[in-house]
Amino acid sequence: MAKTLTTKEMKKFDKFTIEKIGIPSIVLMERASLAIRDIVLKRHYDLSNVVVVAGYGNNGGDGLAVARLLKIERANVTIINVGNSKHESSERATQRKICNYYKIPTTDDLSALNDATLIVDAIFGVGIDRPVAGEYLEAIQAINQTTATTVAVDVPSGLNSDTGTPLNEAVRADLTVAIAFNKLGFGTNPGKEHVGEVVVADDMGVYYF
Ligand SMILES: NC(=O)C1=CN([C@@H]2O[C@H](COP(=O)(O)OP(=O)(O)OC[C@H]3O[C@@H](n4cnc5c(N)ncnc54)[C@H](O)[C@@H]3O)[C@@H](O)[C@H]2O)[C@@H](O)CC1
Ligand SMILES: [K+]
Repeated sequence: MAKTLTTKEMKKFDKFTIEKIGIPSIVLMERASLAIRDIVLKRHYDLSNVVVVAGYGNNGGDGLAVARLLKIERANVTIINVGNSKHESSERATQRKICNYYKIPTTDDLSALNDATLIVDAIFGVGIDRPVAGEYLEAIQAINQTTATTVAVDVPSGLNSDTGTPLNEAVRADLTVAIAFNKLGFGTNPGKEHVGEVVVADDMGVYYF
């Protein structure tokens, strides 16, 4: 059975895996994204209009890698960027360059969500540390207003993964693919209402301490 961790433990674990074991962050990102792709394909979701909503951290990097992997599977994919590009993580920048090569359309217009058949929520993962506001809040609200199936990458954006409490507002996902470990807050109320079904992608080639 998958282990359940707090955010602090998760961050410590990621640091250990990257710095001590030496598995590069971008490799972990690829493995996480391959796992998400496989889960999405297995579910036979309608991939005629996949919209990946991506922040500028590594959760967004996961989202961009999923966008590319689904595009390779001949899905129609659009990326909506949310946030400040000046804060882009280096792994996310790598994924952006690859997505450009694959000519995946990119926008910051939330109306691209209107006809989505599947939404991949990759705005925030375990890095969220304060209440959501402004364009982040608008994006989360826009996702929740659609009827499209929503798959959250690692954590429904806006959710405190330790307590399961929304930091102002959080995505209500149909499926959450928790990366490497389950999160403590996913079993709480109201956490359960936000995560939907939880699948743990734990075949990450990482070390269990
Ligand atoms: N190498 C790694 O560490 C791995 C990370 N992974 C992914 O990376 C995620 C964590 O990535 P990050 O640590 O980059 O963090 P996130 O991508 O969750 O968040 C990005 C940044 O947003 C900022 N932020 C926090 N709350 C905010 C708010 N309310 N409004 C505006 N900005 C806010 C913070 O500076 C935070 O670092 C995981 O959830 C997972 O999806 C996976 O790719 C596996 C490997
Ligand atoms: K997310």
